[in-house]
Amino acid sequence: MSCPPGTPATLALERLCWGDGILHPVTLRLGAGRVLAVLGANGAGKSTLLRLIYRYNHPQAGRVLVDGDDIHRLPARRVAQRIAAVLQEQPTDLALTVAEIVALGRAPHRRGFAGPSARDLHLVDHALERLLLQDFAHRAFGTLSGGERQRVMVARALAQEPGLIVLDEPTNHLDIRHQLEVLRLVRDLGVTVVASLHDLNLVHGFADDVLVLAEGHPLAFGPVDAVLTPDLIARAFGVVATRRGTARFDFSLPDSVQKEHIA
Ligand SMILES: Nc1ncnc2c1ncn2[C@@H]1O[C@H](COP(=O)(O)OP(=O)(O)OP(=O)(O)O)[C@@H](O)[C@H]1O
Repeated sequence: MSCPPGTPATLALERLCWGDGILHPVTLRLGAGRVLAVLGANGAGKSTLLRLIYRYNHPQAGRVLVDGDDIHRLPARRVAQRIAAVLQEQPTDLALTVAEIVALGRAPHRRGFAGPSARDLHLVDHALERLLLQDFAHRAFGTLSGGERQRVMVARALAQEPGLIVLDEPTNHLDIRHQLEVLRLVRDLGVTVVASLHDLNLVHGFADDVLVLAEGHPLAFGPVDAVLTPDLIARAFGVVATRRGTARFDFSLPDSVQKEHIA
């Protein structure tokens, strides 16, 4: 795990399980730079799986290998240098500014009690800029809207320079424009990504691969088009899926998106 910061990581899950039948063994391999969407109905086990990958929970059995190393046997700091997590719920009572939250992403890379380096400051500014948050830099985090807070947490993950970024429902709270923006940004980072998503229509154009869970069991894993069939969707979600309905819209960003229009 001694790769330069930001180098895309490989991920392997080996018969990974948790809880008393909450997550049944999951085995998969994800190449460096691949984007994986984790799908499934409410309670299917998506967040449970992600918590094991970003080392919040310890597996009941099985292993999570990042760059070939079992992350549950490594020091937390080394793992934090390679894996960033963007979670569904963010605390709103933090008495920190947006810039201070984003700067927390640099903590795993700092030595001892040293203050931020010029590079740390540059990376924080860069992350604020990428998420169009410059105007919010000195605002208290708790005063932001849900969508603005979500973008701050993505900026913090970006400043962390991870090789693997894990996102639990990253489009939660975001309007359609910001959903597309955040997914495109995450995809364009060039690192390995694991993200749980609820909107199946957002998977195309974002993910390379999907893992579908149902009641804690892995139903299917593989490239998006091969896996996301109407039959599979019916089994995972209990709905009838048709490829196109008359009431369906396809959304994409205009070619000429100007950054100043996004914030
Ligand atoms: N610590 C825990 N103790 C007991 N049960 C748990 C625990 N954590 C999760 N569960 C249960 O495991 C199941 C899977 O939960 P999980 O949060 O992983 O689902 P999810 O797919 O992320 O759901 P959602 O889409 O609703 O967020 C649920 O039935 C949940 O109640």
